[in-house]
Amino acid sequence: MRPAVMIDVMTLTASPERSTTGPYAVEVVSAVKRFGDVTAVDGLSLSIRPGEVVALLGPNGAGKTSTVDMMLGLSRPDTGTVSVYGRRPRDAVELGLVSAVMQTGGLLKDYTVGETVRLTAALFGRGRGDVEKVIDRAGLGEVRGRLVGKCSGGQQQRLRFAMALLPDPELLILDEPTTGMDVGSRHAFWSAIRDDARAGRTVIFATHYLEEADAYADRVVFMRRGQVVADGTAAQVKALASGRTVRATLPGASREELAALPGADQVEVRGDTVLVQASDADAVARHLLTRTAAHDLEITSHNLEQAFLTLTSDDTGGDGTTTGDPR
Ligand SMILES: Nc1ncnc2c1ncn2[C@@H]1O[C@H](COP(=O)(O)OP(=O)(O)OP(=O)(O)O)[C@@H](O)[C@H]1O
Repeated sequence: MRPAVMIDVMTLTASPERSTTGPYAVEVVSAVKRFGDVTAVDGLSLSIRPGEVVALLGPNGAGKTSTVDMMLGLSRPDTGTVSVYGRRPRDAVELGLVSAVMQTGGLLKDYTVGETVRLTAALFGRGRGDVEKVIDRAGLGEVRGRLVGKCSGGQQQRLRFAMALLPDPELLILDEPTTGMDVGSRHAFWSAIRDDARAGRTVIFATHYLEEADAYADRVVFMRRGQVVADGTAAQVKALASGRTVRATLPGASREELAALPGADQVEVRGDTVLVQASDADAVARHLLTRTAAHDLEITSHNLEQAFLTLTSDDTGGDGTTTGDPR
């Protein structure tokens, strides 16, 4: 993990010049980032549209933090480009277009939650109305009088989230924001983020928690060794890594006919039951239900954890395969 980054050096007051240009919130083109002999980011290209909630997933050392750092202007690619709302990342940060919520740092334990938000707001020239709004959005109303040092890890993260909202950023970047939180705190944290994102804010978060990516991201970008190995909705990524199985009852089924269906990879007929491993399970299911007498149809998919293991293990080739990109 990176050292903590104070939110108050990451964001400045929004200015009238903070217009956005270009179709992408973030555009990374062939970015390479090296640290000595280590290539942390290896020719990564990634375009994120405004309003998307994107999870960056990958094993330790995959290059997630290095990628996020470049998006925040904390470091620059050795080759390739990274732009945020059509601007240099540093400029976008300085204009208040981007805020970050990091895992640690940036909080003074002897202030209350309310005082912390008020002080930060004053620093950025924000008024009382903004303070109330972000406290409310972060779900901190009940603990506003509590000392930060007495808050749980989850409450402290929601406080960082509230502070990050003060410039009303277009893009919120979170680097492993829920590490160490219990399940209930993680849920409360993500509910606050998700509710806020509904208003159209772009959110990019790096995480190790597969279920968080599955539950809260519109789009999941799997990284491995500094490259994107899969990119799509959680469902698409799961299907890419493991396919789905369509199971139905179909007396007299022909294995050959089913195997010839577009989207069918492997077919097994066991008595009246057919099992079709499919890269396009929807197409196979549609065919079975509309063109045959199949009934009792079920589609099962592997979970994101299995997809993750498949996509990030060393024997898969991890060759930059991409799935149906939602763009
Ligand atoms: N400042 C640095 N100096 C040297 N090597 C670095 C530096 N930052 C990152 N690396 C190396 O680059 C690679 C990618 O690291 P990075 O932190 O981006 O991965 P990550 O996916 O965020 O990992 P984690 O999930 O463990 O935080 C790793 O091998 C890491 O050791």
